[in-house]
Amino acid sequence: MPLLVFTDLDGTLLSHEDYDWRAALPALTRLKTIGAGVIMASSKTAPEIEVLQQETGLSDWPAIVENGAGLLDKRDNARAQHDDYARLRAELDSLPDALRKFFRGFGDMSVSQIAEVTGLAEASATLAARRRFSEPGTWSGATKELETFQAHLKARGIFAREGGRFLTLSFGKTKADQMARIITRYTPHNTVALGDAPNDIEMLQAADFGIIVANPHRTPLPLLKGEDTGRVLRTDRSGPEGWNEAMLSLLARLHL
Ligand SMILES: O=C(O)[C@@H](COP(=O)(O)O)O[C@H]1O[C@H](CO)[C@@H](O)[C@H](O)[C@H]1O
Repeated sequence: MPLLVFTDLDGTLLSHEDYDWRAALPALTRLKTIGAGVIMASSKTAPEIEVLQQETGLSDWPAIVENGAGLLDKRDNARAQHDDYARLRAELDSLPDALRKFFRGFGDMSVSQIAEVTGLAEASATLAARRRFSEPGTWSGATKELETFQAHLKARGIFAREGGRFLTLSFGKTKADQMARIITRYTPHNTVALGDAPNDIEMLQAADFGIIVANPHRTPLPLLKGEDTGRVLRTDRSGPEGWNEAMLSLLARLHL
């Protein structure tokens, strides 16, 4: 295995506006030709990612789901993974109302409301609602209250991570934790990670090469370790256009 690519989805491989990935097709095709693997790593659910894997022809690979709290892996019995969602929701509901009221999770919304806040079609929103390990949502309070909310969550073993659009709560694992397990299995010669949001930072730092995909809809990521040496790069263009350009030029640089 020459190369294993770990990629975030929303705002990275998928356009922030319309969730389209087709601008990345030339680079995806090239990766297939050289025998490289592409692992999707997102806060999306396994049923959502399965659909995207089929569309992009990446169904043979495992995927990191629900922000690293779960793994989609045909070789593994996914049912063996312990579901945390009911416990997560119960802990959330045990918070003081003065804080709880500011967080509106997918579990507090109907499918139509999820479609409305995400811009997904209803069928896709139904799959986004099928959660097993994590709860994304919106925060409508001030930053100071958010810090108190996070401290209360932390005392319950829950971490809040910011993705392309939402704040996602889960019991701790990151995308990079699952990435390490997958690397051990495939022993690639090189690894690349691509992402646009804070929940991608560990992955961008753990890979041999990190690509920060520009996302004009959110605050840019802080300067990461390795940006000064060229190990971590930033794209000019956003979403799949940036993905495609940066991946093709990295492959040329690696003579692949
Ligand atoms: O957390 C988020 O901002 C997004 C995207 O997460 P990633 O950037 O792909 O890790 O994920 C949530 O919203 C998506 C729709 O915008 C849903 O498809 C996901 O299920 C949900 O976790």
